[in-house]
Amino acid sequence: MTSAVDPASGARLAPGPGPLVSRTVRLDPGVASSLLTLLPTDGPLAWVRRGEGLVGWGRAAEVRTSGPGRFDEADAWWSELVGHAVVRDEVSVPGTGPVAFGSFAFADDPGSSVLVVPEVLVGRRGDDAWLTTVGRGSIASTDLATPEPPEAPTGVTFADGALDGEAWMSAVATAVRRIEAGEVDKVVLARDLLATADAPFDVRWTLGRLAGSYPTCWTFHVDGLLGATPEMLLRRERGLVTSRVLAGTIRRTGDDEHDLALAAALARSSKDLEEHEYAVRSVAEALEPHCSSVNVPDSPFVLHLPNVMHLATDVAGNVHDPRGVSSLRLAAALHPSAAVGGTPTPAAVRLISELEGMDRGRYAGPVGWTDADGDGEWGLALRSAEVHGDTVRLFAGCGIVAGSDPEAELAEAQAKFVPVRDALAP
Ligand SMILES: C=C(O[C@@H]1C=C(C(=O)O)C=C[C@H]1O)C(=O)O
Repeated sequence: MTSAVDPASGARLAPGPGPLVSRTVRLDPGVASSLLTLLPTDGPLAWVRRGEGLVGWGRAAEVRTSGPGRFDEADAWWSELVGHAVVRDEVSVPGTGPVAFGSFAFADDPGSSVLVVPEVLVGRRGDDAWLTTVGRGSIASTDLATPEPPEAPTGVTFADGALDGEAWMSAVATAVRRIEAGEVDKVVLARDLLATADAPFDVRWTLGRLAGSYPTCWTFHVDGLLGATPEMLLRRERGLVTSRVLAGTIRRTGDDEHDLALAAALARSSKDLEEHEYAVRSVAEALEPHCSSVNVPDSPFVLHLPNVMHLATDVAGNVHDPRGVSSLRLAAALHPSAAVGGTPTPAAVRLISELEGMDRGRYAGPVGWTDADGDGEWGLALRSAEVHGDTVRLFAGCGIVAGSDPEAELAEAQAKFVPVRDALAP
């Protein structure tokens, strides 16, 4: 669809007179039993976990924002758009009515971020399934056609990104020295890898592989950024906000008995517990001003993924003013948590830009969706990659504290590349 661009704001809207019109109808859950297989090649949007979630395509509206005001501008644009929308919704659960998928940059500079409102969205949550169509003025009826199956990539090769392994280990060693000198307590350092194929990547292939291999993660794709993240920055459902904080990692060996012993060691490791504590505290402190109560469990549990295990804590709170504090505003308040930035945040973020030698883009930024009521889910874009035609830039990072060993951190980062790396294979 061609769209009118407002040069002042960079916002795009589908052409035509009248407000945005959104219609949500109930679907037979069987139709939405395999959400990712509904996606067409062009402009697929996805947020799925264990077969539930949202997929969309087409662009009814979009806004691109940047810089330190990227969240506020996007939130204001969305409130204005849905404030004037005509909404017919026969399902009325979080994720029905008009929805925007979004992906936000990690850093303030340049901070390029995006919100996209699909023309067609299919959602599934428990026994509810729905179809939402969004347009301007009037909306055409939609048949869910079966798209062509995705194409497997061919001829994929990998190369180092900004820093090779040696150079990245030396950045980690510098970070440890700067921690010992008292500049920061914790800093998360990431690196990138570049993959190239013979032909443009069909992201639907990679999404299908990620969702199949990592069903407990949130598999996402928004405007070229894809991945399967285990970390939920926040979910807001009416007044309740929850966050799954991860920090402290150990690689799996493939031998279940040995992995259980490693999980027990992880739960006792003072280095990992310290790293984890910084991340939990940063989330709890950022939620407190917006919540009447915040609940933080006394100790973390161990989250088992096929490639790694993490220390994990589920933080929960009650938002005092759900109308005033949207999920997007909460994401702005929580980002960057110490799980992806460090402690204290401003000094850690400066050290990241000094030592990593790259722009993270939208890696480790919030990715997810919001509905018109401000409910939504924003994960951290980890185990992720940015796709441009026949090239893919993969990212992975690790929390560095005083006890960190550069070689072990490099091995941890390699393990975190595995999900996307494997999902790019034919
Ligand atoms: C930074 C990443 O992961 C983060 C860092 C972790 C750690 O250092 O233990 C664990 C989970 C994430 O919060 C990444 O996957 O790229």
